[in-house]
Amino acid sequence: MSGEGDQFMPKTILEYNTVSLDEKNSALVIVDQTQLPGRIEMLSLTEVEDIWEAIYLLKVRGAPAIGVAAAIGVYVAVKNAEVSDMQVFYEKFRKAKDYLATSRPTAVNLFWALDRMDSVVKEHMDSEIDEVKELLRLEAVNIRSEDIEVCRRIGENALTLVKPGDGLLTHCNAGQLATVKYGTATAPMYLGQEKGYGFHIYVDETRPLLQGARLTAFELQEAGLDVTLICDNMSGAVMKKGLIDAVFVGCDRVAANGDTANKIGTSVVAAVARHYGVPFYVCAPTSTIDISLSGGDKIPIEERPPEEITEMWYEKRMAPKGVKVYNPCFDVTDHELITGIVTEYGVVQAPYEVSIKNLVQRPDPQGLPPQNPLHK
Ligand SMILES: CSC[C@@H](O)[C@@H](O)C(=O)COP(=O)(O)O
Repeated sequence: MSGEGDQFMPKTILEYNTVSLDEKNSALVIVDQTQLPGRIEMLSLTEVEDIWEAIYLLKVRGAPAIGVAAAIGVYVAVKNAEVSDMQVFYEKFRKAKDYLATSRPTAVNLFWALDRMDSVVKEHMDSEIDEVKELLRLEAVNIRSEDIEVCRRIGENALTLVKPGDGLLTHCNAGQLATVKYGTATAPMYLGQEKGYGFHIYVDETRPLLQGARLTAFELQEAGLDVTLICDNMSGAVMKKGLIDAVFVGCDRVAANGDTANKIGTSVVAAVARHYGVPFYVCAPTSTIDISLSGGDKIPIEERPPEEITEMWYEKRMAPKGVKVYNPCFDVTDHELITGIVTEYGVVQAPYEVSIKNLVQRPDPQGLPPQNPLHK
């Protein structure tokens, strides 16, 4: 029964937009993920430097959300540019685009989204500047709304790989907070919930920035799913006990041979899953596939500040002063360890050189987003 008091019910994190465009104020609006789960704070960003910093500091993060933020961000950066010459407008656009492209190196969605925005300007160099600004707004909004459909389809395809009551494990956050809605690795969990599948979900905490503990455990719990948080070094134990029927993870870049970059620690989970005979699935929008790279050794891996390991999350510095620190943010899972790659078009399997090539070069009968411009 609804009553007057309902309007004061606090919203769950899933009712906030991870990343969106405030058209009235020409601002990129994000949930500040560095504050979660303690505080839900929305940020409204209009300056390109602030948008760059929000991506770099992981206030908005996760490959698809980074792409959407960059698309909206580059639109916001030029929306109020007061220039009358198209060439000058394009130079301003390129400056903002190239700058945002330096915010993070691994998730190819960043470059994919910025390239889509770039194509809009390049294809309309003879048009009025106001018209091009409007086309940029439409493209940014499309990139955002396509992500919802893509994630839903990934969820539907992934759901065919599991059964009601299964135990599922995930690493990092490839959830709604990493996308616009549903997430990628979490999409089968949310869609399974709609169908009453009763999954038992195990979430790795995901050191050093704890995206699993702070974000995935938070959003799945808020959604009412059965979620159990474990430390990163416990995935072997839960698999050995037979608690895990499938692993679903997201990705930041998939090379032509199926090697996949995702959050640091993913490759360890994949190796353990292989040892225990648990299927390991990568959930990948085709915007995350980069067939210009032959293998995972070519994927640029971000390294982040040592303080994320030595000091963050501790009241006092935990590690000895002066100790050498290596802090790669992602690792590459060899394609041999991947049971299947779940895309919006279906699940592809080894040999990945062939199945991925066929996937990205297919005609596009389902009316889904244009293919990644990197797929030439
Ligand atoms: C659908 S999100 C896929 C990946 O981007 C995700 O698993 C991940 O590794 C995110 O890393 P992050 O450093 O938090 O941006």
